[in-house]
Formats: sequence, structure tokens, C-alpha cells
Amino acid sequence: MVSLKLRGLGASYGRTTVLSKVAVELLAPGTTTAIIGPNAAGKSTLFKRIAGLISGPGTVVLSDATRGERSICYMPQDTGANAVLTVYESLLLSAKQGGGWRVKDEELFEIDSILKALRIENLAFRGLDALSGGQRQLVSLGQALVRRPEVLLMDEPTSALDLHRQIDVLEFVADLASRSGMIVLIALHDLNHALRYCANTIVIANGEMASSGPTTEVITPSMLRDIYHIDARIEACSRGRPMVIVDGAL
Ligand SMILES: Nc1ncnc2c1ncn2[C@@H]1O[C@H](COP(=O)(O)OP(=O)(O)OP(=O)(O)O)[C@@H](O)[C@H]1O
Repeated sequence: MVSLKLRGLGASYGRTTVLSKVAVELLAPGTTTAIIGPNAAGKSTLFKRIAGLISGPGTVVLSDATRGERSICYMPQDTGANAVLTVYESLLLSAKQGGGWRVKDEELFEIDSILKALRIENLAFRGLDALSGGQRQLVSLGQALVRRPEVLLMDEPTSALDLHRQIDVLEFVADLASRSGMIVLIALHDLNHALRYCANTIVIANGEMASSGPTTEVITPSMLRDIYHIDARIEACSRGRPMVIVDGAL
């Protein structure tokens, strides 16, 4: 199964370096890892660098991926709407990306099952330009999943979703990862999602990796103070899961 190592990754826009020295020894198959950090820290840039959309120092070591770099799928934060396609057509187009044009039964079956899993089958023949922000985000996730990525980079995938849909989507993706061996990295601002769905967390601050490791060891009151400049506690919810309680800004 696929595994991923990041060695000294960096990136610049023009002459401005916005990311440097990001190193992770091993992202194991089936794991879901949170990428957290303040605005403009470099999270999206890290994803673009891993996906090969921008170049820079360091190496992305991808082992045992069946389709090489095409095994990596980046789901961006903002997804434009293509007015001429329906939801179904956009998923089909995404499934065929980089492959031949003959449509196989199993691909149609896969599209149906993803539309159902994301509870958007009622939108199948709706135009992309006639969707709400949350619906667009779900379609964008569907477009990523039909490509059967072995490494999925999700940039704030639940920012436009209601609370129930947030839980649905993150549970579905974490479960899919552990069943299929897919490696998932999710950029998140909601640290409670990181605590609940991501075994490991990487903190990016000022373009560098501030810390990484098991989520419950990384998300601590002292990290929240140092990186986010907030006064916060970690307490258990009624179901016993750790949660960040924010008392206020420092
Ligand atoms: N295309 C670009 N050209 C120049 N600078 C850019 C470009 N894209 C991003 N940047 C800059 O790079 C830095 C990192 O941006 P990035 O989008 O990676 O941050 P982020 O951690 O994903 O932020 P956010 O949480 O706000 O989405 C920021 O200072 C941003 O202004």
C-alpha cells in the first residue's frame, strides 16, 4: 500500500519564500492527518507543493503508489463552478481525467455510490452553477473521490457545511481511508475536528512546521497559546472525546 514521506519541503512565490523545511518521516496507509495553523501559515502551499502544482526545495517520496504522481489528488479550498456541466457530468469528467474516454460500468457504479454516500444523488442532474456553497463543496469532494486517489489532500473541506454534514463527511472520509489504505491530509481550522477524526496532526506556523505527532499530544493549551494566541483548555465532551474550549484571545 501507498506511503508518503516529506523531506525538507519548501516553496516560494516569486522571490518570497512562504514555506520551508517541512519534514515528515512517514504518513502510513489508511491514516488521516490534520494540517493546522493560523491564516496564511502555508497550509495550502504545502498541499500544492505535495501535489506537484508548485515546485521548490525538498522531496515528496511516494512509495508503492499504483499511478505514480497521479495517485495524489488535491481538493482545493475554493472550487469554481463550471456553468455548462451537471453534477453527474462533472464527476464523470473527473473520473476520466488522465485516462481513456471509454466509460466503464464500474465507473458509473462508483459515481452512483459516491453521490449516495455524500447524500447528493438528488443533485445529479443539476447544473454546477445552480448549487449552494455547501452543495458545491460536497460535489468537489465527490469529484476528488471518483478519481480513487491513494493520497487525498483536502483543503478545509467542511468550511461551507452545516454541523451534521461536517460530521458525515469527515467520518466518511476517515472510514474510507482506514478501509482502503488511502492517505488523507486535511487542512482544518476547526481543531475539534482534528481531535475527533485525525490520529496525527502537523502544525504549520509562519511557513515552518512548528510540531507534529499524535493529535492529542500536539493540540495542547500551550500550543494554542503559542501558535494561536488564545487561552484555551482541552476537556472531554459528554461522549468522552477531547474538545478545545476557548476562554478568549490573549
Ligand atoms: N499565488 C500566490 N502568490 C503570492 N503569494 C501567495 C500565493 N498564494 C499564497 N500566497 C501567500 O503565501 C502565504 C501562505 O499562503 P497559504 O494559502 O498557503 O496559507 P494557508 O495556511 O493555507 O492560509 P489560510 O488558512 O488563510 O487558508 C500567504 O502569505 C499568502 O499570502
